Amino acid sequence: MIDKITVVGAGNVGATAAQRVAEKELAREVVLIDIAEGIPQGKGLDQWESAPIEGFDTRVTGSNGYEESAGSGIYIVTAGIARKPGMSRDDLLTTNAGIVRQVAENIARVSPNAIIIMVSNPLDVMCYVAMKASGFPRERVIGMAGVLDTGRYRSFLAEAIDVSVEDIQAMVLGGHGDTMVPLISYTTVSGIPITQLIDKERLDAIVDRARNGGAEIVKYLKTGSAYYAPSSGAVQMAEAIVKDKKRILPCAAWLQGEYGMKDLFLGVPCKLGRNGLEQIIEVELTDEEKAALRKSADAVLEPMALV
Ligand SMILES: NC(=O)c1ccc[n+]([C@@H]2O[C@H](COP(=O)([O-])OP(=O)(O)OC[C@H]3O[C@@H](n4cnc5c(N)ncnc54)[C@H](O)[C@@H]3O)[C@@H](O)[C@H]2O)c1
Ligand SMILES: O=C(O)C[C@H](O)C(=O)O
Repeated sequence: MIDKITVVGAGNVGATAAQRVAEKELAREVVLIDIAEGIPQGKGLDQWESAPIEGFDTRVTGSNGYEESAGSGIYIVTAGIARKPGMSRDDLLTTNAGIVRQVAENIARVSPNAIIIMVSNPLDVMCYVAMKASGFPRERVIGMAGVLDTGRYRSFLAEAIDVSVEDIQAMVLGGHGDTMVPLISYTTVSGIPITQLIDKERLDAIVDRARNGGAEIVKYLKTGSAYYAPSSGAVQMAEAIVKDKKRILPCAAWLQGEYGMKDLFLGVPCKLGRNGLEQIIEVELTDEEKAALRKSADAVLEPMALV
């Protein structure tokens, strides 16, 4: 347990993440920050009132300012607008870049040693905006998307072959967009290559569904996007850091030569521990996977040039 974790943005993803952090007792205190007056205070108080029933001692509070969050070890940043049907994540770029820039400056001001877990979309570019605005090193700005994309891929596979989700090991790399790269060569069920358990046609359909998993939820919800699985993804990353677990998770990291690429955030296998991003693991890729990762990088670089 650490002293304080702050969640910026008390909307769907942020409020759910705060509740999950509290229920897991990852910090003594959780601070929810939002610009909407009364919302973080009301949601924070409501969550704290669930503490005696759920049995956690993490104190949850809400605020419209950053002072109360000073000294937080981790900030989960979910501030910004979410897409609606017919929109792409990149349509959120200009609005969310302005929001994330201001959020990151405030974080750096009150908690210069914090680790930022970015969630706001378009994810890979928002990580870049946060790193620039905070001045933090790459070890302390990490994006959540790969855990979610992999969670979708794993859940669809578990359903298709009727096994426990816990026994599916997989990794989805690349940018958080339609060009994400599920690594079939590293997908196993308790060590058994996935290709031995499902035919190519069904596997291709699952890969495609995982790639479009965000849009599938938007189509159902209509007024916004997914938040239960996204908040789980962000909190799994926070837990790996708080407990210094050295977990290997697919996260957006600032590449400096890894995978032959430089100066962009992209989803790659990352070791997370108390220092944040502790290592980027470079796995061998097939020529097809390399080409797909390159294409995914191009899809990140294009909007990145606009901020
Ligand atoms: N990386 C991922 O995999 C992933 C998954 C789900 C959602 N998202 C993204 O996360 C973001 C939030 O999604 P949501 O569903 O929670 O949206 P939401 O609309 O429910 O909540 C967003 C909150 O941000 C707040 N906000 C706006 N400007 C702010 C500012 N300057 N400072 C503090 N708070 C501010 C709003 O008041 C609102 O409460 C979106 O950009 C969405 O696309 C990313
Ligand atoms: O799809 C979205 O806009 C939200 C998020 O990125 C997701 O994948 O659920």
